[in-house]
Amino acid sequence: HNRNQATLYERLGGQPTIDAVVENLLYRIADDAEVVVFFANTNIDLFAESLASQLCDISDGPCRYEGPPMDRAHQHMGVTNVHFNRVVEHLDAAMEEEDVTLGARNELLGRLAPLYAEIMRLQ
Ligand code: HEM
Repeated sequence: HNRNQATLYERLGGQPTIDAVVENLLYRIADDAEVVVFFANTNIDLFAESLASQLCDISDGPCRYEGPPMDRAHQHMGVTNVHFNRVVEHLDAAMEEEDVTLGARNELLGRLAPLYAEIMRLQ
């Protein structure tokens, strides 16, 4: 079979790796005082489930993200580009620690980058 036809979801390692990455990311967020404050009133289990389904969906996996659009999900939080970059850095570090390849990491981050404008829209 042709490796070039593997979906990003497959190259990430499928759902087990995505779930491990989300879990890893949660610990990094919990350890980051500037970011964790945003999650003070968040149900972390629901957030983790929702983010995992979004990462599965956006990487062409067998899931459909059914949560709110990114602008509504983050509205009036006071998120800045600094916070955005921090979360992206944590996500990249989480993927690296879960042994996601550099190519798959960069491709996922590239697919998330356009969400920046949406997340900032209602700040
Ligand atoms: C690439 C960047 C990001 C992605 C892909 C992303 C994705 C998501 C997703 C999928 C949800 C769940 C929505 C739901 O089901 O209700 C969510 C919620 C949330 N995000 Fe983000 N997010 C990003 C950046 C950020 C940043 C930079 C912050 C703040 C530092 C942040 C803070 C939050 C908080 C606090 C919630 C929970 C809101 C609630 O409790 O309802 N996110 N995000």
